[in-house]
Amino acid sequence: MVVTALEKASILVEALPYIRKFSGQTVVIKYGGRAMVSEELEQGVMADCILLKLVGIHPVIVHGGGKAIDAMLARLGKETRFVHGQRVTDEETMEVVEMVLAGKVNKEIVTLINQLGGKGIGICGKDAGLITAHQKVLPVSVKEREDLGHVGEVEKVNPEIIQTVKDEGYIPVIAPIGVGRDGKSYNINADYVAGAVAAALKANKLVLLTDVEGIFVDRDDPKSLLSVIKAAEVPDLISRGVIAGGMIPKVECCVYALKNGVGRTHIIDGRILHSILLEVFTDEGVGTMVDK
Ligand SMILES: Nc1ncnc2c1ncn2[C@@H]1O[C@H](COP(=O)(O)OP(=O)(O)O)[C@@H](O)[C@H]1O
Ligand SMILES: CC(=O)N[C@@H](CCC(=O)OP(=O)(O)O)C(=O)O
Repeated sequence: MVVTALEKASILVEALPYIRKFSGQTVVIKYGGRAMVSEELEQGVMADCILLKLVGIHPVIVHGGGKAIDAMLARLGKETRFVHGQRVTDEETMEVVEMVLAGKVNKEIVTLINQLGGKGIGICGKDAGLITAHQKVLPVSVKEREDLGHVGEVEKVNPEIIQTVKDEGYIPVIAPIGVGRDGKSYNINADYVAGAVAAALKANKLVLLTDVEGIFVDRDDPKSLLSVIKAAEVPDLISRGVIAGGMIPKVECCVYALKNGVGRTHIIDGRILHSILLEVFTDEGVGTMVDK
């Protein structure tokens, strides 16, 4: 596809009202899982965040890294399994999760932002008491609950550190590790952390990147993509099995964010290069918007 100079100019002009509208506002971006598939896409996401920052919009990145954890556990010869979509996290697994998320993945993202000319700063939920957590309560037996170990649930987000760094021109990059009142580390699904951080910041937008175009009524029918769903429709869509698996925490975190002061929430395709810019700066938007 050849884009003419005039087309390029009209694309920029289309972005103008959005730049005006969103300038000074905060956008929380969940970057993770299956959207972390290639270097090119990763660079695209970080370049989009830097561009947002340069036009006065404050991106806050919450990242996952389930695949990187899987790879490290496999290298160490340690088996891993999931219960209700949560990684069973014993002491040893927690150590690996923390090293991989707060160490490797977080610092790789920060390095990339800095190489591309932005000012990334990496933090995890432990820094400045950002995320207090406790063991996640799941509908499982007492034995399974013991096994789940360090799987955490956000209790409270203290957004002070994020406010401070974002107001000073940095792009905060948050690893989904929480800390218990007793100082214990907790492994928290990154979607839930993104929802809780967006709510605590009263962000204007929450954008979750994933590996599908959005929410489909029928996953075998590409024409059944829902461009908007209402929060009130979510329980029915889950109980009918339309929304399933890894999509459940995503919509739940959108609903939580909307109930707690976030303006708009979007589930978009992280496999599309510059999908964040397309969402924020174009009339059509992309993916599925979960609305109040
Ligand atoms: N109604 C639906 N529409 C689209 N995807 C769905 C739907 N219900 C479940 N999914 C599944 O949710 C997955 C996204 O969740 P997940 O695998 O946890 O993503 P990520 O690793 O990006 O966090 C999709 O790949 C798809 O298999
Ligand atoms: C409790 C739990 O399951 N935590 C996740 C945290 C990482 C994550 O959420 O990563 P993605 O966004 O890449 O899936 C895990 O251990 O895989």
